[in-house]
Amino acid sequence: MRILTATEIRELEAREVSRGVSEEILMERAGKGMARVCLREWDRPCSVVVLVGKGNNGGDGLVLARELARFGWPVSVVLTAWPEAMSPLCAKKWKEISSLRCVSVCCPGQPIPWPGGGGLVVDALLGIGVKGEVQEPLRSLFVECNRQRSERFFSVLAVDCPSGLSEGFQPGWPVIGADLTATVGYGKEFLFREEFADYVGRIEVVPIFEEQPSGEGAEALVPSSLAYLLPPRPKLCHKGQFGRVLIIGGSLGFAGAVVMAAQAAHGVGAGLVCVATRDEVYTVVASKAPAETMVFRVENRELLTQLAARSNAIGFGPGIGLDSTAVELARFLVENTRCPMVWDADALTLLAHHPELWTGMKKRAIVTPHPGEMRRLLGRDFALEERPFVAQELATEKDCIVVLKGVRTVVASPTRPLRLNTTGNPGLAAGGSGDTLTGVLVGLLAQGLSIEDAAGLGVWLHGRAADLAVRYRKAEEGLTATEVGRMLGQAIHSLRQEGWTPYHPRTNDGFGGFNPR
Ligand SMILES: NC(=O)C1=CN([C@@H]2O[C@H](COP(=O)(O)OP(=O)(O)OC[C@H]3O[C@@H](n4cnc5c(N)ncnc54)[C@H](OP(=O)(O)O)[C@@H]3O)[C@@H](O)[C@H]2O)[C@@H](O)CC1
Ligand SMILES: [K+]
Repeated sequence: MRILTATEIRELEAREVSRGVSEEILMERAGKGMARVCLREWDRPCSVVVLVGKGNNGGDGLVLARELARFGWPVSVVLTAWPEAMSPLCAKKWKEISSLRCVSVCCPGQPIPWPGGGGLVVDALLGIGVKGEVQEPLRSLFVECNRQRSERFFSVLAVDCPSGLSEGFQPGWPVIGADLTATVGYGKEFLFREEFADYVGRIEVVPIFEEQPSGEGAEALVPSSLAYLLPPRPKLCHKGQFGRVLIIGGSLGFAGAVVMAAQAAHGVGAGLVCVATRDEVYTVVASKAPAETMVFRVENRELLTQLAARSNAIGFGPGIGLDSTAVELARFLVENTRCPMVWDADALTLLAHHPELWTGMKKRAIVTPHPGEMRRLLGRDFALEERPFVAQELATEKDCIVVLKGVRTVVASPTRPLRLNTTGNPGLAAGGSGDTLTGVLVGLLAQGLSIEDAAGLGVWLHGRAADLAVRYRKAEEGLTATEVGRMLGQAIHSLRQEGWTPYHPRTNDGFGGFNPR
Protein backbone atom coordinates (compact mmCIF):
# COMPACT_ATOMS: atom_id res chain seq x y z
CA MET A 1 0.00 0.00 0.00
CA ARG A 2 1.48 3.34 -1.11
CA ILE A 3 2.73 5.84 1.47
CA LEU A 4 1.55 9.34 0.55
CA THR A 5 2.28 12.93 1.40
CA ALA A 6 -0.39 15.02 3.13
CA THR A 7 -0.96 16.83 -0.18
CA GLU A 8 -1.54 13.55 -2.03
CA ILE A 9 -4.02 12.50 0.67
CA ARG A 10 -5.91 15.79 0.25
CA GLU A 11 -6.01 15.27 -3.54
CA LEU A 12 -7.32 11.75 -3.07
CA GLU A 13 -10.00 13.05 -0.72
CA ALA A 14 -11.02 15.69 -3.28
CA ARG A 15 -11.28 13.08 -6.06
CA GLU A 16 -13.31 10.78 -3.82
CA VAL A 17 -15.69 13.64 -2.98
CA SER A 18 -16.01 14.58 -6.68
CA ARG A 19 -17.11 10.99 -7.35
CA GLY A 20 -19.96 11.43 -4.90
CA VAL A 21 -18.50 10.02 -1.68
CA SER A 22 -19.18 12.79 0.82
CA GLU A 23 -16.65 14.01 3.38
CA GLU A 24 -19.02 12.76 6.03
CA ILE A 25 -18.92 9.21 4.64
CA LEU A 26 -15.12 9.38 4.68
CA MET A 27 -15.22 10.57 8.29
CA GLU A 28 -17.60 7.76 9.25
CA ARG A 29 -15.33 5.21 7.62
CA ALA A 30 -12.32 6.65 9.44
CA GLY A 31 -13.97 6.70 12.88
CA LYS A 32 -15.53 3.26 12.48
CA GLY A 33 -12.29 1.79 11.18
CA MET A 34 -10.49 3.13 14.24
CA ALA A 35 -13.15 1.66 16.52
CA ARG A 36 -12.47 -1.65 14.85
CA VAL A 37 -8.76 -1.26 15.63
CA CYS A 38 -9.60 -0.57 19.31
CA LEU A 39 -11.94 -3.57 19.55
CA ARG A 40 -9.18 -5.74 18.15
CA GLU A 41 -6.31 -4.33 20.20
CA TRP A 42 -8.01 -4.18 23.60
CA ASP A 43 -9.52 -7.50 24.58
CA ARG A 44 -12.06 -5.83 26.86
CA PRO A 45 -13.56 -2.33 27.14
CA CYS A 46 -11.45 0.17 29.06
CA SER A 47 -12.01 3.78 30.17
CA VAL A 48 -11.63 6.05 27.16
CA VAL A 49 -11.06 9.80 27.18
CA VAL A 50 -11.35 11.39 23.73
CA LEU A 51 -9.65 14.79 23.33
CA VAL A 52 -11.58 16.55 20.58
CA GLY A 53 -10.19 19.40 18.48
CA LYS A 54 -12.37 21.77 16.49
CA GLY A 55 -11.43 20.52 13.01
CA ASN A 56 -12.26 17.31 11.16
CA ASN A 57 -9.68 15.39 13.16
CA GLY A 58 -11.96 16.08 16.13
CA GLY A 59 -14.89 14.84 14.01
CA ASP A 60 -13.09 11.51 13.43
CA GLY A 61 -12.55 11.29 17.20
CA LEU A 62 -16.26 11.87 17.85
CA VAL A 63 -17.27 9.07 15.45
CA LEU A 64 -14.78 6.77 17.19
CA ALA A 65 -16.17 7.81 20.60
CA ARG A 66 -19.74 7.16 19.44
CA GLU A 67 -18.87 3.70 18.10
CA LEU A 68 -16.96 2.65 21.22
CA ALA A 69 -19.85 3.86 23.41
CA ARG A 70 -22.20 1.76 21.31
CA PHE A 71 -20.03 -1.24 22.05
CA GLY A 72 -20.37 -0.52 25.77
CA TRP A 73 -17.03 1.18 26.42
CA PRO A 74 -17.09 3.91 29.11
CA VAL A 75 -16.34 7.02 27.06
CA SER A 76 -15.68 10.63 28.13
CA VAL A 77 -15.50 13.29 25.45
CA VAL A 78 -13.31 16.32 26.20
CA LEU A 79 -14.20 19.38 24.10
CA THR A 80 -11.50 21.97 23.51
CA ALA A 81 -13.82 24.34 21.65
CA TRP A 82 -17.52 25.18 21.78
CA PRO A 83 -19.62 23.85 18.88
CA GLU A 84 -19.87 27.30 17.25
CA ALA A 85 -16.09 27.23 16.65
CA MET A 86 -16.05 23.67 15.26
CA SER A 87 -15.83 22.75 11.57
CA PRO A 88 -19.31 21.98 10.19
CA LEU A 89 -18.70 18.20 10.16
CA CYS A 90 -17.16 18.15 13.60
CA ALA A 91 -20.17 20.12 14.89
CA LYS A 92 -22.51 17.63 13.21
CA LYS A 93 -20.76 14.67 14.84
CA TRP A 94 -20.86 16.50 18.15
CA LYS A 95 -24.61 16.95 17.79
CA GLU A 96 -25.02 13.22 17.13
CA ILE A 97 -22.97 12.13 20.09
CA SER A 98 -24.38 14.69 22.52
CA SER A 99 -27.76 12.99 22.22
CA LEU A 100 -26.25 9.70 23.46
CA ARG A 101 -26.75 9.47 27.21
CA CYS A 102 -23.95 6.95 27.66
CA VAL A 103 -21.14 9.42 26.86
CA SER A 104 -19.95 11.84 29.53
CA VAL A 105 -18.86 15.27 28.39
CA CYS A 106 -16.17 17.60 29.65
CA CYS A 107 -16.65 21.18 28.36
CA PRO A 108 -13.80 23.58 27.49
CA GLY A 109 -12.03 24.71 30.64
CA GLN A 110 -13.33 21.90 32.87
CA PRO A 111 -10.83 19.51 34.52
CA ILE A 112 -10.08 16.48 32.36
CA PRO A 113 -10.93 13.06 33.84
CA TRP A 114 -7.61 11.41 32.85
CA PRO A 115 -7.86 7.63 33.02
CA GLY A 116 -5.50 5.46 35.05
CA GLY A 117 -3.22 2.64 33.88
CA GLY A 118 -5.05 0.38 31.47
CA GLY A 119 -7.13 3.33 30.22
CA LEU A 120 -7.02 4.93 26.79
CA VAL A 121 -6.69 8.55 25.72
CA VAL A 122 -7.68 9.24 22.12
CA ASP A 123 -5.84 12.21 20.67
CA ALA A 124 -8.22 13.74 18.11
CA LEU A 125 -7.02 17.31 18.58
CA LEU A 126 -5.14 18.04 15.35
CA GLY A 127 -4.61 16.02 12.18
CA ILE A 128 -3.05 16.95 8.89
CA GLY A 129 -4.62 20.41 9.11
CA VAL A 130 -2.02 21.64 11.62
CA LYS A 131 0.03 24.59 10.48
CA GLY A 132 3.42 25.17 12.03
CA GLU A 133 4.11 25.02 15.75
CA VAL A 134 1.10 24.40 17.97
CA GLN A 135 -0.13 27.47 19.79
CA GLU A 136 -1.98 28.06 23.06
CA PRO A 137 -4.33 26.97 24.47
CA LEU A 138 -3.63 23.55 22.88
CA ARG A 139 0.06 23.76 23.67
CA SER A 140 -0.54 23.55 27.44
CA LEU A 141 -2.96 20.67 26.91
CA PHE A 142 -0.22 18.79 25.00
CA VAL A 143 2.22 19.24 27.88
CA GLU A 144 -0.43 18.15 30.38
CA CYS A 145 -1.40 15.06 28.37
CA ASN A 146 2.24 13.93 28.03
CA ARG A 147 2.82 14.49 31.77
CA GLN A 148 -0.30 12.59 32.77
CA ARG A 149 0.67 9.73 30.46
CA SER A 150 4.09 9.43 32.05
CA GLU A 151 2.54 9.35 35.54
CA ARG A 152 -0.62 7.31 34.97
CA PHE A 153 0.59 4.94 32.25
CA PHE A 154 -2.54 5.10 30.12
CA SER A 155 -2.20 4.33 26.41
CA VAL A 156 -2.59 7.01 23.74
CA LEU A 157 -4.19 6.40 20.36
CA ALA A 158 -3.48 9.15 17.84
CA VAL A 159 -6.23 9.79 15.30
CA ASP A 160 -4.62 10.12 11.85
CA CYS A 161 -1.36 11.47 13.31
CA PRO A 162 -0.03 12.54 16.70
CA SER A 163 -1.31 16.09 17.22
CA GLY A 164 1.38 18.62 16.41
CA LEU A 165 3.37 16.32 14.11
CA SER A 166 3.49 17.34 10.46
CA GLU A 167 5.70 17.19 7.39
CA GLY A 168 7.38 20.45 8.38
CA PHE A 169 7.81 19.49 12.03
CA GLN A 170 10.83 21.01 13.79
CA PRO A 171 12.58 19.40 16.78
CA GLY A 172 11.35 21.00 20.02
CA TRP A 173 7.80 21.67 18.84
CA PRO A 174 5.13 20.19 21.11
CA VAL A 175 3.55 16.87 20.10
CA ILE A 176 1.27 14.45 21.91
CA GLY A 177 3.19 11.18 22.07
CA ALA A 178 1.19 8.09 21.05
CA ASP A 179 1.48 4.35 21.53
CA LEU A 180 -0.54 3.66 18.42
CA THR A 181 -1.33 5.89 15.46
CA ALA A 182 -4.40 4.91 13.45
CA THR A 183 -3.83 6.80 10.25
CA VAL A 184 -6.63 7.55 7.82
CA GLY A 185 -6.67 6.20 4.25
CA TYR A 186 -3.00 5.71 3.53
CA GLY A 187 0.24 5.89 5.49
CA LYS A 188 1.66 9.41 5.55
CA GLU A 189 5.34 9.76 4.79
CA PHE A 190 6.23 11.70 7.96
CA LEU A 191 4.73 9.02 10.22
CA PHE A 192 7.28 6.49 8.96
CA ARG A 193 10.33 8.62 9.71
CA GLU A 194 12.49 6.67 12.14
CA GLU A 195 13.26 9.82 14.12
CA PHE A 196 9.53 10.35 14.88
CA ALA A 197 9.00 6.78 16.13
CA ASP A 198 8.70 7.85 19.77
CA TYR A 199 5.80 10.18 18.93
CA VAL A 200 4.02 7.86 16.52
CA GLY A 201 4.31 4.42 18.13
CA ARG A 202 2.85 1.58 16.14
CA ILE A 203 1.10 2.44 12.87
CA GLU A 204 -2.26 1.05 11.75
CA VAL A 205 -3.62 2.18 8.41
CA VAL A 206 -7.41 2.58 8.37
CA PRO A 207 -8.60 2.29 4.75
CA ILE A 208 -11.31 4.74 3.69
CA PHE A 209 -10.73 5.31 -0.02
CA GLU A 210 -11.93 3.21 -2.90
CA GLU A 211 -9.30 4.59 -5.24
CA GLN A 212 -5.79 3.09 -5.33
CA PRO A 213 -3.35 5.97 -5.75
CA SER A 214 -1.12 5.63 -8.76
CA GLY A 215 2.50 6.61 -9.07
CA GLU A 216 5.77 5.44 -7.67
CA GLY A 217 6.87 5.71 -4.09
CA ALA A 218 7.50 3.81 -0.90
CA GLU A 219 4.87 1.39 0.34
CA ALA A 220 3.68 0.34 3.78
CA LEU A 221 3.58 -3.36 4.68
CA VAL A 222 -0.07 -3.83 5.69
CA PRO A 223 -2.36 -6.90 5.89
CA SER A 224 -4.37 -6.16 2.75
CA SER A 225 -1.24 -6.32 0.60
CA LEU A 226 0.28 -9.35 2.37
CA ALA A 227 -2.45 -11.83 3.28
CA TYR A 228 -2.68 -13.21 -0.25
CA LEU A 229 1.02 -14.09 -0.16
CA LEU A 230 0.58 -16.70 2.59
CA PRO A 231 1.53 -20.05 1.05
CA PRO A 232 -1.59 -22.10 0.32
CA ARG A 233 -2.24 -25.17 2.52
CA PRO A 234 -4.04 -27.71 0.36
CA LYS A 235 -5.94 -30.42 2.22
CA LEU A 236 -4.39 -33.16 0.07
CA CYS A 237 -0.80 -32.61 1.10
CA HIS A 238 2.41 -34.06 2.50
CA LYS A 239 5.39 -32.52 4.26
CA GLY A 240 7.45 -32.36 1.09
CA GLN A 241 5.03 -29.78 -0.31
CA PHE A 242 5.87 -27.22 2.36
CA GLY A 243 9.54 -27.00 1.66
CA ARG A 244 12.84 -28.14 3.13
CA VAL A 245 14.81 -25.64 5.15
CA LEU A 246 18.49 -25.84 5.96
CA ILE A 247 19.89 -23.54 8.63
CA ILE A 248 23.65 -23.36 9.00
CA GLY A 249 25.04 -21.76 12.13
CA GLY A 250 25.98 -22.14 15.79
CA SER A 251 29.36 -22.17 17.49
CA LEU A 252 30.69 -22.33 21.03
CA GLY A 253 28.70 -19.83 23.14
CA PHE A 254 26.21 -19.25 20.30
CA ALA A 255 24.30 -22.51 20.13
CA GLY A 256 20.88 -20.92 20.76
CA ALA A 257 20.84 -18.87 17.54
CA VAL A 258 20.13 -21.81 15.23
CA VAL A 259 17.60 -23.25 17.70
CA MET A 260 15.55 -20.02 17.55
CA ALA A 261 15.86 -19.88 13.76
CA ALA A 262 14.69 -23.50 13.45
CA GLN A 263 11.72 -22.86 15.77
CA ALA A 264 10.67 -19.91 13.62
CA ALA A 265 11.02 -21.85 10.35
CA HIS A 266 8.68 -24.47 11.81
CA GLY A 267 6.45 -21.64 13.07
CA VAL A 268 5.70 -20.31 9.58
CA GLY A 269 4.85 -23.76 8.27
CA ALA A 270 8.02 -25.17 6.67
CA GLY A 271 7.62 -28.90 6.00
CA LEU A 272 11.09 -30.07 7.05
CA VAL A 273 13.72 -28.15 8.99
CA CYS A 274 17.36 -29.24 9.19
CA VAL A 275 20.14 -27.56 11.11
CA ALA A 276 23.81 -28.03 10.31
CA THR A 277 25.98 -26.93 13.20
CA ARG A 278 29.55 -27.24 14.43
CA ASP A 279 30.78 -30.31 16.16
CA GLU A 280 31.60 -28.30 19.32
CA VAL A 281 27.91 -27.43 19.91
CA TYR A 282 26.27 -30.35 18.15
CA THR A 283 25.03 -32.01 21.36
CA VAL A 284 23.66 -28.75 22.79
CA VAL A 285 21.86 -27.84 19.56
CA ALA A 286 20.48 -31.34 19.09
CA SER A 287 19.08 -31.35 22.62
CA LYS A 288 17.70 -27.77 22.55
CA ALA A 289 16.26 -27.67 19.04
CA PRO A 290 12.56 -28.42 18.55
CA ALA A 291 12.03 -32.19 18.52
CA GLU A 292 10.91 -31.91 14.90
CA THR A 293 14.25 -30.45 13.74
CA MET A 294 16.93 -32.71 12.25
CA VAL A 295 20.39 -31.71 13.41
CA PHE A 296 23.62 -32.56 11.56
CA ARG A 297 27.30 -31.79 11.86
CA VAL A 298 28.53 -29.10 9.50
CA GLU A 299 31.99 -30.72 9.36
CA ASN A 300 30.60 -33.66 7.38
CA ARG A 301 30.95 -31.92 4.03
CA GLU A 302 29.56 -34.79 2.01
CA LEU A 303 26.37 -34.81 4.06
CA LEU A 304 26.21 -31.01 3.96
CA THR A 305 26.44 -31.10 0.17
CA GLN A 306 23.55 -33.55 0.03
CA LEU A 307 21.47 -31.52 2.50
CA ALA A 308 22.09 -28.31 0.59
CA ALA A 309 21.16 -29.94 -2.70
CA ARG A 310 17.85 -31.17 -1.28
CA SER A 311 16.94 -27.89 0.44
CA ASN A 312 14.51 -25.35 -0.98
CA ALA A 313 16.04 -22.52 1.05
CA ILE A 314 19.10 -21.99 3.23
CA GLY A 315 19.58 -19.72 6.21
CA PHE A 316 23.22 -18.93 6.93
CA GLY A 317 24.94 -17.07 9.70
CA PRO A 318 23.28 -17.19 13.14
CA GLY A 319 26.14 -17.84 15.56
CA ILE A 320 28.39 -19.37 12.87
CA GLY A 321 31.48 -17.35 13.92
CA LEU A 322 34.08 -15.59 11.79
CA ASP A 323 36.92 -18.07 11.58
CA SER A 324 38.30 -19.89 8.53
CA THR A 325 35.65 -22.63 8.78
CA ALA A 326 32.91 -20.00 8.56
CA VAL A 327 34.59 -18.39 5.52
CA GLU A 328 34.91 -21.79 3.90
CA LEU A 329 31.21 -22.49 4.51
CA ALA A 330 30.27 -19.13 3.00
CA ARG A 331 32.32 -19.96 -0.12
CA PHE A 332 30.76 -23.43 -0.29
CA LEU A 333 27.26 -21.89 -0.26
CA VAL A 334 27.83 -19.26 -2.92
CA GLU A 335 29.68 -21.66 -5.21
CA ASN A 336 27.75 -24.91 -4.79
CA THR A 337 24.11 -24.00 -4.18
CA ARG A 338 21.42 -22.33 -6.26
CA CYS A 339 18.44 -22.07 -3.92
CA PRO A 340 17.29 -18.83 -2.24
CA MET A 341 19.20 -17.89 0.90
CA VAL A 342 18.96 -15.65 3.95
CA TRP A 343 22.25 -14.30 5.28
CA ASP A 344 22.26 -12.80 8.74
CA ALA A 345 24.47 -12.01 11.74
CA ASP A 346 28.04 -13.36 11.37
CA ALA A 347 27.38 -14.07 7.70
CA LEU A 348 27.04 -10.31 7.16
CA THR A 349 30.37 -9.63 8.82
CA LEU A 350 31.90 -12.29 6.57
CA LEU A 351 30.37 -10.50 3.59
CA ALA A 352 31.85 -7.20 4.72
CA HIS A 353 35.30 -8.79 4.98
CA HIS A 354 35.01 -10.88 1.78
CA PRO A 355 32.98 -8.79 -0.70
CA GLU A 356 33.70 -11.28 -3.50
CA LEU A 357 31.05 -13.51 -1.85
CA TRP A 358 28.30 -11.15 -3.09
CA THR A 359 28.75 -12.43 -6.63
CA GLY A 360 27.18 -15.78 -5.81
CA MET A 361 24.19 -14.19 -4.07
CA LYS A 362 22.69 -12.15 -6.89
CA LYS A 363 18.92 -12.46 -7.36
CA ARG A 364 18.56 -15.15 -4.70
CA ALA A 365 19.54 -13.68 -1.34
CA ILE A 366 17.92 -11.73 1.45
CA VAL A 367 20.41 -10.02 3.76
CA THR A 368 19.08 -8.79 7.10
CA PRO A 369 21.49 -6.27 8.64
CA HIS A 370 20.86 -4.20 11.73
CA PRO A 371 22.26 -0.65 11.45
CA GLY A 372 25.70 -1.69 12.81
CA GLU A 373 26.01 -4.52 10.29
CA MET A 374 24.78 -2.18 7.56
CA ARG A 375 27.58 0.26 8.37
CA ARG A 376 30.09 -2.58 8.04
CA LEU A 377 28.60 -3.66 4.71
CA LEU A 378 28.63 -0.11 3.32
CA GLY A 379 31.97 0.78 4.87
CA ARG A 380 30.54 4.07 6.12
CA ASP A 381 28.21 5.59 8.66
CA PHE A 382 24.75 6.93 7.82
CA ALA A 383 22.10 9.02 9.55
CA LEU A 384 18.68 7.74 10.69
CA GLU A 385 16.89 9.58 7.89
CA GLU A 386 19.20 7.98 5.30
CA ARG A 387 18.08 4.44 6.15
CA PRO A 388 15.73 3.92 3.21
CA PHE A 389 18.26 5.30 0.75
CA VAL A 390 21.22 3.23 1.92
CA ALA A 391 19.09 0.06 1.93
CA GLN A 392 18.01 0.81 -1.64
CA GLU A 393 21.56 1.58 -2.67
CA LEU A 394 22.86 -1.77 -1.37
CA ALA A 395 19.94 -3.75 -2.82
CA THR A 396 20.48 -2.21 -6.26
CA GLU A 397 24.24 -2.55 -6.19
CA LYS A 398 24.27 -6.18 -5.02
CA ASP A 399 21.08 -7.29 -6.77
CA CYS A 400 19.53 -8.83 -3.67
CA ILE A 401 16.91 -7.99 -1.03
CA VAL A 402 18.05 -5.85 1.88
CA VAL A 403 16.05 -5.96 5.11
CA LEU A 404 17.43 -3.10 7.18
CA LYS A 405 16.14 -3.64 10.70
CA GLY A 406 14.81 -0.78 12.77
CA VAL A 407 11.58 0.58 14.21
CA ARG A 408 10.22 0.78 10.67
CA THR A 409 12.22 -2.03 9.14
CA VAL A 410 13.03 -1.22 5.52
CA VAL A 411 12.68 -3.85 2.80
CA ALA A 412 14.61 -2.79 -0.30
CA SER A 413 14.64 -4.61 -3.62
CA PRO A 414 16.35 -3.86 -6.94
CA THR A 415 13.02 -4.27 -8.75
CA ARG A 416 10.27 -3.01 -6.42
CA PRO A 417 9.47 0.16 -4.49
CA LEU A 418 10.82 0.42 -0.96
CA ARG A 419 8.59 -1.10 1.68
CA LEU A 420 8.38 0.02 5.32
CA ASN A 421 7.04 -2.19 8.07
CA THR A 422 4.16 -1.32 10.40
CA THR A 423 4.51 -4.10 13.01
CA GLY A 424 6.90 -4.75 15.88
CA ASN A 425 7.72 -3.11 19.19
CA PRO A 426 10.75 -2.29 21.38
CA GLY A 427 10.50 -5.75 22.97
CA LEU A 428 12.24 -6.98 19.81
CA ALA A 429 15.35 -4.99 20.74
CA ALA A 430 16.87 -8.05 22.40
CA GLY A 431 19.28 -10.85 21.50
CA GLY A 432 17.75 -13.61 19.39
CA SER A 433 15.20 -11.47 17.50
CA GLY A 434 17.31 -11.54 14.36
CA ASP A 435 17.67 -15.32 14.54
CA THR A 436 13.90 -15.69 14.70
CA LEU A 437 13.50 -13.37 11.71
CA THR A 438 16.01 -15.46 9.75
CA GLY A 439 13.96 -18.58 10.51
CA VAL A 440 10.74 -16.88 9.42
CA LEU A 441 12.25 -15.72 6.12
CA VAL A 442 13.91 -19.02 5.24
CA GLY A 443 10.73 -20.90 6.22
CA LEU A 444 8.71 -18.79 3.78
CA LEU A 445 11.30 -19.06 1.02
CA ALA A 446 11.26 -22.85 1.33
CA GLN A 447 7.52 -22.77 0.71
CA GLY A 448 8.08 -21.18 -2.66
CA LEU A 449 7.74 -17.45 -2.03
CA SER A 450 9.99 -15.16 -4.04
CA ILE A 451 12.72 -13.34 -2.15
CA GLU A 452 10.70 -10.08 -2.51
CA ASP A 453 7.48 -11.58 -1.14
CA ALA A 454 9.15 -13.61 1.61
CA ALA A 455 10.97 -10.51 2.85
CA GLY A 456 7.82 -8.35 3.03
CA LEU A 457 5.59 -11.02 4.51
CA GLY A 458 8.26 -12.32 6.89
CA VAL A 459 9.12 -8.93 8.32
CA TRP A 460 5.43 -8.17 8.95
CA LEU A 461 4.71 -11.59 10.52
CA HIS A 462 7.74 -11.39 12.79
CA GLY A 463 6.67 -7.95 14.06
CA ARG A 464 3.06 -8.98 14.47
CA ALA A 465 4.10 -12.09 16.44
CA ALA A 466 6.02 -9.78 18.78
CA ASP A 467 3.02 -7.43 19.08
CA LEU A 468 0.70 -10.32 19.90
CA ALA A 469 3.18 -11.70 22.42
CA VAL A 470 3.21 -8.31 24.16
CA ARG A 471 -0.57 -8.10 24.04
CA TYR A 472 -0.84 -11.41 25.89
CA ARG A 473 2.08 -10.98 28.32
CA LYS A 474 1.22 -7.26 28.89
CA ALA A 475 4.83 -5.97 28.87
CA GLU A 476 7.58 -5.48 26.33
CA GLU A 477 10.20 -5.97 29.00
CA GLY A 478 11.62 -9.46 28.97
CA LEU A 479 10.07 -10.47 25.65
CA THR A 480 12.18 -13.33 24.30
CA ALA A 481 12.75 -14.46 20.73
CA THR A 482 11.43 -17.88 21.71
CA GLU A 483 8.12 -16.31 22.80
CA VAL A 484 7.96 -14.45 19.50
CA GLY A 485 8.58 -17.71 17.66
CA ARG A 486 5.70 -19.32 19.52
CA MET A 487 3.31 -16.57 18.40
CA LEU A 488 3.91 -17.01 14.67
CA GLY A 489 0.80 -19.15 14.23
CA GLN A 490 -1.28 -16.41 15.88
CA ALA A 491 0.36 -13.83 13.62
CA ILE A 492 -0.61 -15.84 10.54
CA HIS A 493 -4.15 -16.13 11.89
CA SER A 494 -4.37 -12.39 12.51
CA LEU A 495 -3.08 -11.69 8.99
CA ARG A 496 -5.77 -13.92 7.53
CA GLN A 497 -8.42 -12.17 9.61
CA GLU A 498 -7.31 -8.65 8.75
CA GLY A 499 -6.43 -9.32 5.13
CA TRP A 500 -9.44 -11.53 4.56
CA THR A 501 -11.92 -8.66 5.03
CA PRO A 502 -10.32 -6.07 2.80
CA TYR A 503 -12.09 -2.79 3.26
CA HIS A 504 -14.66 -2.29 0.61
CA PRO A 505 -16.79 0.65 1.61
CA ARG A 506 -19.61 0.04 -0.85
CA THR A 507 -20.34 -3.42 0.46
CA ASN A 508 -19.50 -3.61 4.12
CA ASP A 509 -19.33 -0.11 5.52
CA GLY A 510 -15.83 -0.80 6.77
CA PHE A 511 -16.85 -3.19 9.49
CA GLY A 512 -16.84 -6.41 7.46
CA GLY A 513 -20.06 -7.62 9.04
CA PHE A 514 -18.87 -6.36 12.40
CA ASN A 515 -21.19 -3.40 12.62
CA PRO A 516 -23.97 -3.98 15.13
CA ARG A 517 -26.38 -1.71 13.30
N1 LIG B 1 -7.89 13.42 4.35
C1 LIG B 1 -9.06 12.84 4.30
O1 LIG B 1 -9.45 12.36 3.28
C2 LIG B 1 -9.90 12.78 5.49
C3 LIG B 1 -9.47 13.33 6.69
N2 LIG B 1 -10.17 13.23 7.81
C4 LIG B 1 -9.71 13.86 9.03
O2 LIG B 1 -9.63 15.24 8.89
C5 LIG B 1 -8.37 15.70 9.38
C6 LIG B 1 -8.04 16.98 8.76
O3 LIG B 1 -9.06 17.85 9.14
P1 LIG B 1 -8.92 19.42 9.01
O4 LIG B 1 -8.49 19.77 7.66
O5 LIG B 1 -10.20 19.98 9.49
O6 LIG B 1 -7.71 19.76 9.97
P2 LIG B 1 -7.43 19.35 11.48
O7 LIG B 1 -6.26 18.43 11.43
O8 LIG B 1 -8.62 18.89 12.20
O9 LIG B 1 -6.88 20.70 12.09
C7 LIG B 1 -7.61 21.90 11.88
C8 LIG B 1 -7.60 22.71 13.13
O10 LIG B 1 -6.26 22.88 13.56
C9 LIG B 1 -6.12 24.20 14.04
N3 LIG B 1 -4.71 24.53 13.94
C10 LIG B 1 -3.96 24.50 12.82
N4 LIG B 1 -2.70 24.80 13.12
C11 LIG B 1 -2.66 25.05 14.45
C12 LIG B 1 -1.62 25.41 15.34
N5 LIG B 1 -0.35 25.59 14.92
N6 LIG B 1 -1.92 25.54 16.65
C13 LIG B 1 -3.18 25.37 17.11
N7 LIG B 1 -4.20 25.04 16.30
C14 LIG B 1 -3.94 24.87 14.97
C15 LIG B 1 -7.01 25.02 13.18
O11 LIG B 1 -7.38 26.15 13.90
P3 LIG B 1 -7.63 27.55 13.13
O12 LIG B 1 -6.29 27.86 12.54
O13 LIG B 1 -8.65 27.27 12.11
O14 LIG B 1 -8.03 28.47 14.22
C16 LIG B 1 -8.18 24.08 12.94
O15 LIG B 1 -9.14 24.24 13.92
C17 LIG B 1 -7.45 14.55 9.09
O16 LIG B 1 -6.28 14.61 9.84
C18 LIG B 1 -8.32 13.38 9.43
O17 LIG B 1 -8.29 13.13 10.81
C19 LIG B 1 -11.36 12.39 7.89
O18 LIG B 1 -12.40 13.10 8.43
C20 LIG B 1 -11.77 11.67 6.65
C21 LIG B 1 -11.24 12.15 5.38
K1 LIG C 1 -4.49 13.62 16.21
